[in-house]
Amino acid sequence: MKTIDELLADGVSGKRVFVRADLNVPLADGTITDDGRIRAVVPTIKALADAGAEVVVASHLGRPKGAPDPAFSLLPVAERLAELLGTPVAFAEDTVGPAAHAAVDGLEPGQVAVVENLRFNPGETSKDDTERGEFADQLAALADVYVGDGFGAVHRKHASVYDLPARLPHYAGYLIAREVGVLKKLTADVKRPYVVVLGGAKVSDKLAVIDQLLGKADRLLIGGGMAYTFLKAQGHEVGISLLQEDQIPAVKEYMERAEKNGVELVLPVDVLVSPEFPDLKTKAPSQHTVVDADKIPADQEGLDIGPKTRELYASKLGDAETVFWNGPMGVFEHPDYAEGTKAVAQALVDSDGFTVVGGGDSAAAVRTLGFDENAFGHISTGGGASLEYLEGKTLPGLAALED
Ligand SMILES: Nc1ncnc2c1ncn2[C@@H]1O[C@H](COP(=O)(O)OP(=O)(O)OP(=O)(O)O)[C@@H](O)[C@H]1O
Ligand SMILES: O=C(O)[C@H](O)COP(=O)(O)O
Repeated sequence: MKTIDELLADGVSGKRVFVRADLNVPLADGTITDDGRIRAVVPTIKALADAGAEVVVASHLGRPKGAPDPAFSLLPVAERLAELLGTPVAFAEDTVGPAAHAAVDGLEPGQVAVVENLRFNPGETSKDDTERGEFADQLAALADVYVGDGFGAVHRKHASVYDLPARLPHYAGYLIAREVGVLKKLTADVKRPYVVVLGGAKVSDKLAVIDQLLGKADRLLIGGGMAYTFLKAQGHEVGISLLQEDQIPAVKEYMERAEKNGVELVLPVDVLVSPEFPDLKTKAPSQHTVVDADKIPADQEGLDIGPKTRELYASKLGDAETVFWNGPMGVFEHPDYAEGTKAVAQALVDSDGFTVVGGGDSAAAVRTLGFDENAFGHISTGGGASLEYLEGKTLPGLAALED
């Protein structure tokens, strides 16, 4: 994999460089609540701009359905990037086509433009190679060189991640190089006990990862939206909690295999439940109760792990030599449901082992809940991406950067 240092050594002055970043940041009402993923790619953008490149930055944001949706515009991200760079950043109201060309054609060496959300175009995420390829051709027309630095999206076989680098000379940016360098340590000689904590809301994506982790980790702690499919597979009522019904047979098999392989699979023993999802905008107090995990009322939703589980998980993390954590334990964006995530973060801070936190929201949670980033071994910008890397999978966005 060629890195950006080689590109800089060859000279980029006057060249137009397409940087595929992962600027998928959490937003509340159009305001960025955590800019970690933007800050993470600044060194790459700055190095290119300082060397005289015309820098075109592209990313997805959220999961719009292949058409423009103002709720997912990258404009606030472009504005924040300009603040972080301390220079103006042009913004193209389209990802490709005349508006994008007008913005990038107006760039002088050392200047930066952000193009609109890649996922406003159906070609970006299409499963059809031809449709993706056609969109990649349009993206390729915007630049001379490609720099991949969107680590959080390298597990996606999307046009800007996988097809575009095949069409341009391509290099890995600083963030990808750093992420891969750290995560490699968790695939080779990992120090044991190796504990993996999984939570969050992207349940269908991440359940599959457990299959592989059962052969690698010594202990798996399950929380967040992920937990309810396990509780249901054990035959418990989960009310209106997040549930991946079609995965129940797979989850049953994971539980059997964990027992056979001597992997400790730990589930919540109590949870916080509420009849309705809390208001994340006003953060108004939300009616909730603590119930045992096998007594979730049929009309209520599990939104955080309970106090007994917080203690249990902290004790299961106490002797860990290596910890990987992806996915908040509850709806941490609301103060009533942040305690589980705080408890796990605190256990990692207290740990003497090597601790890695991965994921857009997980990293944001640690920062917004007031933890010091330096108290963790590594905070990865990738959630799904780092999990799939740890599985040992070939990731499309990394494979595409190889020669
Ligand atoms: N019990 C729950 N019910 C519903 N949502 C939950 C629950 N627990 C956590 N969440 C939500 O999960 C979201 C984060 O999940 P997600 O899987 O996206 O993690 P992540 O760290 O961002 O990883 P990635 O980078 O792969 O997206 C948060 O917005 C949080 O509110
Ligand atoms: O947040 C993430 O994990 C990445 O930005 C990828 O987003 P996605 O899961 O919507 O593809």
